[in-house]
Amino acid sequence: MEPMTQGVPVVKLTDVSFQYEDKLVLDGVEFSLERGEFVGIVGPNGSGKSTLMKLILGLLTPNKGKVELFGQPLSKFREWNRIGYVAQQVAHGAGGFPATVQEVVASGLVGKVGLFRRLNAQHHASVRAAVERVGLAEKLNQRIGSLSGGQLQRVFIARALVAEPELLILDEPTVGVDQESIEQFYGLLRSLKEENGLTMMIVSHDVGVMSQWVTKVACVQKKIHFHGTAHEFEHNQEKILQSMYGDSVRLLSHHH
Ligand SMILES: Nc1ncnc2c1ncn2[C@@H]1O[C@H](COP(=O)(O)OP(=O)(O)OP(=O)(O)O)[C@@H](O)[C@H]1O
Repeated sequence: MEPMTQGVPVVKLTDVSFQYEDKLVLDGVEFSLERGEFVGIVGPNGSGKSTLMKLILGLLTPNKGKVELFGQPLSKFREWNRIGYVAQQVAHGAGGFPATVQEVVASGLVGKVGLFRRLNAQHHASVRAAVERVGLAEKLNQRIGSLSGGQLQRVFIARALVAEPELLILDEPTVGVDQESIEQFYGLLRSLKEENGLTMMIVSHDVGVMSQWVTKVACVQKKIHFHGTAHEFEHNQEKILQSMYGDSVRLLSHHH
């Protein structure tokens, strides 16, 4: 870690607003993520969670305000290999794609290696290391179609890890994954944070499980309604959720 970058937030949003055509989705969002934090993003359906992620990933540009990554304004930021992204698709049909674990994980190196260049021995070693890191060493040459939802999820984590990112962003990664695998999955994320020093951001509807594993929670609904430690969140959960979800809060606890 360079001493110069210590203390600079990994992600910082200042007064960020975003609208799709005439629909204002985020309004004056203030948010920062410090190195080594693991933040869970929660909020009702359509509250702007994915939009927030897309702004951070540079896929959308704010109408107002400033997004900074590793201390650099988004417009100047080019070091996308410092950010790994695991999208939502996973458990739904991705397993039908005729590729092996090794091939899928190697595709995470495209940004570094280029689309048509061959992987060298070092690249192959990185792929094997990432697959081992997620506990799937013996599945290296298996087709992803033969894996369970939980295993497939770990393949996508390995694909994000292979380029050695510092920030890992996960959008609803546990949809369609069974309860036992979800626990293993969060256990893996925690060890990535503690052993590899990764900074992480996760969007999940499963507030109950997620809040047990993250260090911070941010509640989004147009604005950031709450941003604090997981401990503070657990203690004030009912009040916070009630203010965001209103009467649908009871439905939320049954949402899977
Ligand atoms: N491309 C788009 N064009 C127009 N409106 C959009 C677009 N994408 C999202 N929206 C709207 O913006 C709002 C916020 O969407 P967003 O996907 O950020 O919410 P979310 O919190 O991630 O929702 P969910 O929990 O349902 O995934 C929603 O009302 C959605 O319908």
